Amino acid sequence: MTTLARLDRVTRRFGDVTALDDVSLEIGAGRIVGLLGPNGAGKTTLLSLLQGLRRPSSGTIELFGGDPSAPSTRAHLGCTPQETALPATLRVREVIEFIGRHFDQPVPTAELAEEFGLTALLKRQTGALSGGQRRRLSVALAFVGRPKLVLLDEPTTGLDVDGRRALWDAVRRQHEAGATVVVTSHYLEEIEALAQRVVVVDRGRVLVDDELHAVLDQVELRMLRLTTPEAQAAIALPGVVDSRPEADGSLTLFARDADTAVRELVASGIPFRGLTVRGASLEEAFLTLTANANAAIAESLKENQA
Ligand SMILES: Nc1ncnc2c1ncn2[C@@H]1O[C@H](COP(=O)(O)OP(=O)(O)OP(=O)(O)O)[C@@H](O)[C@H]1O
Repeated sequence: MTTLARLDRVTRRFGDVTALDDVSLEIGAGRIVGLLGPNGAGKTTLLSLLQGLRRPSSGTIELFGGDPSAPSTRAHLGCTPQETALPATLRVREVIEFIGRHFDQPVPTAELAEEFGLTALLKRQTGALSGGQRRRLSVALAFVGRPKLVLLDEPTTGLDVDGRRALWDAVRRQHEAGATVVVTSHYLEEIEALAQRVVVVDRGRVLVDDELHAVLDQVELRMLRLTTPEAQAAIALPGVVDSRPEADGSLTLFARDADTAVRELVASGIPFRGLTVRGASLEEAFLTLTANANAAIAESLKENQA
């Protein structure tokens, strides 16, 4: 597989803040890579380095085998930033054509509009578009120049369910037609819908880098909710990987194997009532694992410093 972009031991600092901390990553042609992480994880910084908008404090970055800040390299890159300021008085058609003129072989406007559900809006001024329509246009613009690699920074933030699905469908069609995409998101659901490979970033570090199915296997947790006067003993049971006190005084335990956890609970003799078991949403499971991974990192840092 051809490598389109490569980060090798990249660190980026902003004053005292380390936004990216020793990150190595390769983006292979033809994939959709999901960059998943909470606010401030370093996702946007990573994209800005790939775009050549910023330089790493240390480490190296290659884009299409060259320097990301060279204009000839960037001509093959398409981007949708988190917020796009579209000129409010220009019509959708005019904006698409304006951006298209920067490229040798732009996608014809009608074709692009059809792909992103913008055909009926071509004559509309961008200032009169809804949030979802504006976002669809912003993402469509990343594809105008037939880029080798597309970077989408939280493409569906603020969209309703239908808007989100329409955009995902459009991105998937572009991918089927050969596009390589890096998409950032806070939402595992979004990454699950789009990506084949998932890179989980938190506090500037890559916590997980694997195929989607492998990550989903890792985060498949069950939740046992119960009320008990012996919460600490319940939390310490074998197989319980995390816990959360609930507002109503009950306790939620996270476990990979609910059957074993229930057997352990009963065998322990810990008094409990109102037991319910359900699957953790991927979001909940992901947060649990991220927190655990961070605790492990903090622990190993402490050990290294000792
Ligand atoms: N120009 C800057 N000056 C100072 N600090 C910055 C700058 N850009 C980013 N940071 C800091 O670097 C860290 C990573 O920020 P970044 O925007 O890359 O995160 P993110 O994962 O994209 O977050 P979000 O999901 O909220 O967009 C944060 O602590 C942020 O405050």
